[in-house]
Amino acid sequence: MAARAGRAGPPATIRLPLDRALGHVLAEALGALTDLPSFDTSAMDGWAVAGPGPWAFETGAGLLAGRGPAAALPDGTAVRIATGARVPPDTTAVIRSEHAHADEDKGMLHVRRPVVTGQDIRPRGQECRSGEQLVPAGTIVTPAVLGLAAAAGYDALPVVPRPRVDILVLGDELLAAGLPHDGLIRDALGPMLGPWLRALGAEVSGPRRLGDDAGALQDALTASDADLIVTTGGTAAGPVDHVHPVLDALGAELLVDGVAVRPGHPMLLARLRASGQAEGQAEGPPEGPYLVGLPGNPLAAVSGLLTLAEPLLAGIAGRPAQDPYRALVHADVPGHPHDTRLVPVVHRAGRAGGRDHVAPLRYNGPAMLRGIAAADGLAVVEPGGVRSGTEVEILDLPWAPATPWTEGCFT
Ligand SMILES: Nc1nc2c(c(=O)[nH]1)N[C@H]1C(S)=C(S)[C@@H](COP(=O)(O)OP(=O)(O)OC[C@H]3O[C@@H](n4cnc5c(N)ncnc54)[C@H](O)[C@@H]3O)O[C@H]1N2
Ligand code: MOO
Repeated sequence: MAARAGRAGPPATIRLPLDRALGHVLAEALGALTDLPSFDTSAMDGWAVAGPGPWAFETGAGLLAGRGPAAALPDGTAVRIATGARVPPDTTAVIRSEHAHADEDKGMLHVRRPVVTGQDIRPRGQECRSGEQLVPAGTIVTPAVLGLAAAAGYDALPVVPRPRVDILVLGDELLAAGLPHDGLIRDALGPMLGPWLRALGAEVSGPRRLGDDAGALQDALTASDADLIVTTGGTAAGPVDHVHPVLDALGAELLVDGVAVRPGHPMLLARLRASGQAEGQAEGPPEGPYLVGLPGNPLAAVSGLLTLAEPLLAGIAGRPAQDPYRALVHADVPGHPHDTRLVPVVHRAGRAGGRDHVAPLRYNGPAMLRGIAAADGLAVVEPGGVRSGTEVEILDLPWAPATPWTEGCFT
């Protein structure tokens, strides 16, 4: 549902210079703007030769990378050549310097092994022809894609703009610094959500801490021009849980109002009215920012982040949906009677012929972050639980796995 909502509008396209395009999604396929290589190139330092040897050469003369075209090589002659230099017309092979003997006195080049026509020449167009598709639309621009694009002649890339996300942290009990005291606790979600959403490709503003103030929340939602607003806390029905009443007052459409998952069951997805679409003034469904309401319990918030915010952002940014993958779980994992559980797990390589698997981590309560901080992903545990040796679906975390310090966290 979240992925479909994100894909509902046509993705916009902007052109960004290479040094600003990293992490964006390609809005169009990249076709080569040139043949690669764009000329017949020497693959080695050595000699360009024409015809069978031995070959006559001129002492001192040589071809270097970065120079213009050389004159054609007459049959029976050789010229020194550097790796990356243009191979002169009529060259039949390149001989590596260590495989040749140059008799400088006589100006003759001899070879110590058979020469195969075309050896150590990278022919023009070996990697691609001009116009050939190199990278499909929807690809994430990685450092390697940037390198390929530069090699193929690009100065700028057509990309989907990063989705813009505003983060609003709700709760009067939250401290931005220092130790917990007098019933006040540290805000664990503000510091976590910005970097996490950036790792998902978003441009993030905030977090803004609004306390438990319905008016401030309503003002912030009305003023936002983001693609997505992420709120934390206030999703339940407690005395100061303002998210539902404020969404109602703003005429927002609730697309997801609670999910049968633990932790995280009060998570919600809504769409606000656009600024020119105040309630009653315009017909039709809301067209303003999306809102993902994350529950206040920190691991419950992670659950909503992975299952609502991540697919929604992927849809807005034009990223293809991740293929779900499954892994064997080592250990019985208890389930909730009727809801799905998300449980932090780490990947483990199979030892002594055993298969690779995941192991569940302790400290997986809704208010705890100790398990997820050590985890590689969240295992999706069906209602009723799973037995050791069962395959479970894994929701990945958007950073590199494998930390050596999970000891003590295993169940
Ligand atoms: N009567 C019921 N009460 C609750 C239910 C329920 O089904 N019936 N569900 C519980 C579950 S599960 C969750 S999760 C929470 C969700 O509540 P809210 O989204 O309204 O969150 P808050 O009440 O504001 O906070 C819950 C909890 O999390 C702490 N918190 C909040 N924000 C942060 C933060 N930024 N960093 C760290 N900790 C945070 C807050 O202090 C509370 O302890 O509702 C249950 N109640
Ligand atoms: O499901 Mo709550 O969302 O347990 O923490």
